[in-house]
Amino acid sequence: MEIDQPLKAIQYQRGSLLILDQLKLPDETVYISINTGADAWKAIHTMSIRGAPAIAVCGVLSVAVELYHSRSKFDSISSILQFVTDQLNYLITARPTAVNMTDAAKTIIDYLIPLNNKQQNVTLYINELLDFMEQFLQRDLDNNQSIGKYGAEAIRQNVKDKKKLTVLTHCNTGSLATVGFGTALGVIRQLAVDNNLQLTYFTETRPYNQGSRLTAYELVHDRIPHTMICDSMAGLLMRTQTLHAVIVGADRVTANGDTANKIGTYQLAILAKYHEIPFYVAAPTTSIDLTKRTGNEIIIEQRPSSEMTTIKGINIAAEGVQVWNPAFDITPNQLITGIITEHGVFKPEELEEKLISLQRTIKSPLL
Ligand SMILES: CSC[C@@H](O)[C@@H](O)C(=O)COP(=O)(O)O
Repeated sequence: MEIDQPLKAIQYQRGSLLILDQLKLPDETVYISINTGADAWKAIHTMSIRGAPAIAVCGVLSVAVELYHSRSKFDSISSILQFVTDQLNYLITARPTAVNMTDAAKTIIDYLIPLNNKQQNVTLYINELLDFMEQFLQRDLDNNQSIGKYGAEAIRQNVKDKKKLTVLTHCNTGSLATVGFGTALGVIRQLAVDNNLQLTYFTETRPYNQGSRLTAYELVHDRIPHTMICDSMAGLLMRTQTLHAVIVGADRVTANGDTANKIGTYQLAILAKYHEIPFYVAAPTTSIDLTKRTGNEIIIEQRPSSEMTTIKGINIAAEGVQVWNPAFDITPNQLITGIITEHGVFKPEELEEKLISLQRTIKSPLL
């Protein structure tokens, strides 16, 4: 099948950044203008933009836009370095679990520091920096398309004599969570493009309904065959239907392959193990954090109780009820069949070694 006009969560040209307000979807299509790092911080924190890769790209481009509009105020290279470093470090604090913004900040700061010695002209320095930050857009799209190809191939290889596959996914990992195409949903999109997709089941993803609000919107928009389930139906689904794979995204993968992803991922992984269904994590290497050994070191973001007790401002729980609302959980590596990256599909136990060897061989600052 062919997919026409893809959804765009981020629209950028030099000096202008617009993000699709995901809090208004699926009812309204409204783009918000992001002019400063502070605007992006708020949009990320309130989840007008969400999904680990989209958060990072929005954060980086917000700094680019602010830098572009205030370019005449900088009179030294060190003041630019200070501004960019402060903004990036501030943006990291908007949401703690996804690592991609931290990774982006490190990549930019590592690029900036040696540039200081090479480029002394403030205008040229700003231009070089803007060029570099703008590459994050294309890189994310390229990564997702590679993830899609590697992932689709890995899943097909696992299923002998089956042309049409049925899969399950969780949360939203598609065009809305990235610059385009998506990670786990990108793999599913690729299976659809290759005419290998029978059906994708997806969870509504309680409590904040990224499945029913966003994945549903994408799948309907792209005419990808789908059926939505409540999160609590996954067990019965796996027991009674043939599923060839579960594919989810990641907010942070640690050195041992443990994976933080949307709350509910862990229970899907346990169910998949019990029912002998391959369980894949699809994530760009920007979601891999080799500074953390295991998932126990990951900070799990707690979200406001209103995201659980209300829907569109309407109370769905008894007034005064106490709730626990962690946004993510950790899936231990032994439940994961493979981690699909833009460089190939790795077993959790080989991830660290593979990544270190890639870092040695690929010299580009945007690995
Ligand atoms: C490609 S998106 C990967 C993850 O960020 C995704 O699976 C997820 O958990 C999103 O959570 P969210 O809280 O909506 O930002």
